[in-house]
Amino acid sequence: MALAAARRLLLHAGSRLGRREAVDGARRFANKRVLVETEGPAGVAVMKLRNPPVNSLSLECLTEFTISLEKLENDKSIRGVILTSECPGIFSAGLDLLEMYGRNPAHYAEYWKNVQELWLRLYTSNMILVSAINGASPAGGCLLALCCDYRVMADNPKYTIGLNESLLGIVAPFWFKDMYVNTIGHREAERALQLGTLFPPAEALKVGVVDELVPEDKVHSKARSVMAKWLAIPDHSRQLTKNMMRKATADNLIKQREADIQNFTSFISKDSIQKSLHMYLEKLKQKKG
Ligand SMILES: CCCCC/C=C/C(=O)SCCNC(=O)CCNC(=O)[C@H](O)C(C)(C)COP(=O)(O)OP(=O)(O)OC[C@H]1O[C@@H](n2cnc3c(N)ncnc32)[C@H](O)[C@@H]1OP(=O)(O)O
Repeated sequence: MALAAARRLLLHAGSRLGRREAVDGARRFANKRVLVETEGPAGVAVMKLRNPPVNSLSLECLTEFTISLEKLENDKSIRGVILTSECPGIFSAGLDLLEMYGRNPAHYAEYWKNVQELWLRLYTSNMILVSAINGASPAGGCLLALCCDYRVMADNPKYTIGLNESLLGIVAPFWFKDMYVNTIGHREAERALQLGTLFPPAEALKVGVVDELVPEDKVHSKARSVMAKWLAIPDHSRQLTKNMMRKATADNLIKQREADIQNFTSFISKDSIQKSLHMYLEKLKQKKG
């Protein structure tokens, strides 16, 4: 409840709580964890995640992300968004494990509602979304990219992308799965989901998780040139087509949002699942030492 009120405040207060500047026709607004830069004439915004160290999607980050998208949707001069990261070597580490570990059921429910909200907004956006994947992109990070209309990835074998939930002892929800199937087909999705495959760039391209690989320093310029191509299509026909392709998948969640929140909450609250997350977090720590 408190978060919803904060969200309304942020959205409407805009320039008071966020930072807004106008320099040479370029505008920017920034929340703490999301920076948005727009270039007036081109109608394109660049949205940069900046939640160091790994752009994990904490509740605050999700909220700021959703608000930023909502603002862009409401700005009729914006037709396309390039989604990328300001954290070196990381696109997004996905959902924040600390939001799903050691908390109470009310927190899990609130968190999941916000994950759903961001996904629905991204997946059904009327804007053209191009992701410039400039780093690792596991699980929820991959989810963000999959929501986009086109994915450009840095051709750096150190970076991997995929829905790796099963490696954590958790299960990607049906709407993650639906979008994966829509993108790479049933057989590839079935295998990749069970194995929790994190694809290096060349394999990601081969199965269709991403659309194009470019040298790391070309990711942004390529995303811009892809965007220019998509902008050449009339909005109304592109939007109706996108809606036709994605509506059934989005509706599948919309009609069972509450049940999905309850499923998530009871699943993630299980002792066995909390134990798996604990072990995974420990593994991440040990990797350092
Ligand atoms: C029914 C349930 C369904 C739920 C669906 C779930 C979806 C998800 O998205 S679950 C999250 C899945 N994410 C991952 O598996 C990624 C885990 N992280 C990594 O593999 C790596 O951190 C990396 C490749 C993203 C980056 O590696 P590196 O640059 O070497 O950074 P570190 O591993 O040292 O991490 C730094 C710091 O950040 C913490 N951290 C990493 N990922 C997460 C995360 N997703 N949530 C929260 N915190 C994360 C990591 O533990 C380190 O913390 P400190 O040790 O305190 O510095």
